[in-house]
Amino acid sequence: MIGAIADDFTGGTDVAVAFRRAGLRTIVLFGPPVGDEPLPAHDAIVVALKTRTIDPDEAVRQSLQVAAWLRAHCAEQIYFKYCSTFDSRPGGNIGPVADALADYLGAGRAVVVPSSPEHDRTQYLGHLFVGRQLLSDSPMRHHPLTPMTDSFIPGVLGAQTTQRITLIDHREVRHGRERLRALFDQAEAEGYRYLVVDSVSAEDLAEIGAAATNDVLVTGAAGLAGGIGAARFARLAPGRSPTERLDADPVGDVPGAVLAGSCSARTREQVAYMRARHDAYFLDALRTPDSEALAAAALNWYDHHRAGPAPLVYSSLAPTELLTVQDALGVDRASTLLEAAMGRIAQGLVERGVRRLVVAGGETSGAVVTALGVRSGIIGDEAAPGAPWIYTTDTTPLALLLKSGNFGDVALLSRAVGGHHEKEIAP
Ligand SMILES: Nc1ncnc2c1ncn2[C@@H]1O[C@H](COP(=O)(O)OP(=O)(O)O)[C@@H](O)[C@H]1O
Ligand SMILES: O=C(O)[C@@H](O)C(=O)COP(=O)(O)O
Repeated sequence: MIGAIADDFTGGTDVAVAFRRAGLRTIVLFGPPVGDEPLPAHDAIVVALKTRTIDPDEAVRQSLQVAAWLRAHCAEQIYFKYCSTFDSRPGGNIGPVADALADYLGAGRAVVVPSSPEHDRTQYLGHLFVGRQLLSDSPMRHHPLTPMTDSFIPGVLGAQTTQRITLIDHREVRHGRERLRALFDQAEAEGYRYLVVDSVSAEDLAEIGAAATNDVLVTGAAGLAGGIGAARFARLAPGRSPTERLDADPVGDVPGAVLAGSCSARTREQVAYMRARHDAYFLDALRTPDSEALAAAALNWYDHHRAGPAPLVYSSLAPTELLTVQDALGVDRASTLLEAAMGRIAQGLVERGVRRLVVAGGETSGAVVTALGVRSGIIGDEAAPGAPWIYTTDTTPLALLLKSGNFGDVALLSRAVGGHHEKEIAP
């Protein structure tokens, strides 16, 4: 079986659904697993952590703890999942975590594949693109916690590790899996630990996945999981095609709400769409820089001032407004207090009977899922590519949609809590 360690919660669900789509029976766990409860039959376990922006030593500690747990649960391959935009801080965690996992697993090499063409992230000659833009020209340069100002992945990773890095560029990738496997062996023999591999299509990822299928450690965004998953499925069930059956929605038509803590460009469009059609409440951290007070005011609004069902609570801001808040409160204080407020609001909403929660943003999802005490879930249908419904298995049954900041069409948030609740808007 394959064990994946994701550095945030939306990333965890993104990689879980990629394995699932490839035909692997996949379980998703939130936070480092504790105990040894029996698990349903599976071919993949994804453990979602919240390590993307924490202190590197702590990120390494948690990742190693999970790797040991996964090895004890028979994972012969470990997949380190990070963001398709390689989100990390300058002294970032991707290098230290990959180094520690490679040492622990005795891996001589690991591929590094952030490209996820399904989400319009491609890598060519080592440069990561978001759609037609270089990563460093894309809205990711304004990310509140991990502004990405360099698109050259060997360089970004090089600032985070002392291990040797080589680029395997697209002119090689298009020769396919045999050529790639030979290049991987050669690079490892020459002392390169990390092989940053270009990819611009699902076909490239299938070749890279097949070439890396026996590597004890692989690293990438969810795109590579399609390639690795397909190679594994072909071994597990030769000649069969992946089943499309996913678990049915056990929650049904229940009260829902959206919590948006992402400031990403796509989330802001989704928030604008939703604000025009649903009741919405803005969490103003500048005016109330206190998580308990912010949460109490939002829940009071929910109880007494909201007119319709399926409301939105959001803190999303455009880059200039965001900078004003961050200048006044500090980047970490602002995000910590808003994440704490979102967690508390989620608890309050569930206490009030909400059973369908849509959360926009990876860090925000981590805060909400942790506050709700959710530890495990099964994967349902995808509401948008890479954003599946998760049905909790260990708490009050909840349907959770943990949406990466940049995923989904503009109507996604509104549709996810019931498009039929939309108000008429003036033409
Ligand atoms: N108005 C705001 N001011 C300051 N920080 C904010 C604001 N709104 C959200 N944030 C913080 O920005 C971060 C967004 O990250 P995340 O939830 O991972 O979204 P994304 O998926 O877009 O990366 C969170 O830590 C969140 O608390
Ligand atoms: O790889 C991706 O793009 C996502 O799976 C992911 O990690 C998104 O992170 P957030 O944008 O912080 O939600």
